[in-house]
Amino acid sequence: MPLLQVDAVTAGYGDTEILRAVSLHVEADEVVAIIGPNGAGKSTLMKTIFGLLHPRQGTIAFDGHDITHQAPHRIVRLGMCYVPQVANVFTSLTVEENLEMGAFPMGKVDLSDSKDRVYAMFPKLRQRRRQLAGKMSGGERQMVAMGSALMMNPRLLLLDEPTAALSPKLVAEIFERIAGINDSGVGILMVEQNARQSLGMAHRGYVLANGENRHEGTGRDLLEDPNVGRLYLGG
Ligand SMILES: Nc1ncnc2c1ncn2[C@@H]1O[C@H](COP(=O)(O)OP(=O)(O)OP(=O)(O)O)[C@@H](O)[C@H]1O
Repeated sequence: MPLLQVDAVTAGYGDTEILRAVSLHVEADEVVAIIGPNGAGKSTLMKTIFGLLHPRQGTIAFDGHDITHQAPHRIVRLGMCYVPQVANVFTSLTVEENLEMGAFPMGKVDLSDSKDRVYAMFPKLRQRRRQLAGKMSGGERQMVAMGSALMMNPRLLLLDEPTAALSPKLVAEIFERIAGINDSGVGILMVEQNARQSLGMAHRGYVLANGENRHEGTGRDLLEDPNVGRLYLGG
């Protein structure tokens, strides 16, 4: 059984249907990328998986649990964390306070081991631990956001455009970090605008367009598919 199984999910806002019978899965050790044009429903899909939006039809299962109608605070406890595209750090808190907020659902427990684990993955954050997150660069903030999510020691991390608005050098660094997180045993489901690079590092990928599944395959298959290239990768 896959770690995450999304089956024929239909969801939207108010009367507006955005996702139509979308299905995907993520195995425990995988990096899976979702690409597609603006407005395709990629962020909506992430929000629906994380319980911020409830499907009208279809089912979502995580680690053997039916989470179709679960609330985010329960989903977090099952081992899934979500890093949204915007507003993903507390700008008026320090780096270390952000990490502590990431572990908030655990209650009053000793966080030193969790912090050490996150700082080992992001040594820069240890150096900057007393700095306000709001004073950090875009790439550093993204590391704070991912680090905070990792404080819960999740089995699956949902990342919504982790490389948005970053320079090419930082994009490469964030993808390296994501690969490192995956090597440590965390499954990754990410939405990405940097489609070629994300498919280049992902085990598998999905193309979502107009709220529907269009293509799926290994990262390499999608990169080599002329239809995917022409329509979704800029030729
Ligand atoms: N809170 C909301 N209320 C109503 N409609 C929304 C809401 N959020 C998003 N939408 C609409 O849902 C559609 C899909 O948006 P979504 O953000 O999921 O797409 P996306 O594929 O992530 O796009 P992008 O790549 O531009 O971030 C869009 O038409 C958008 O206007």
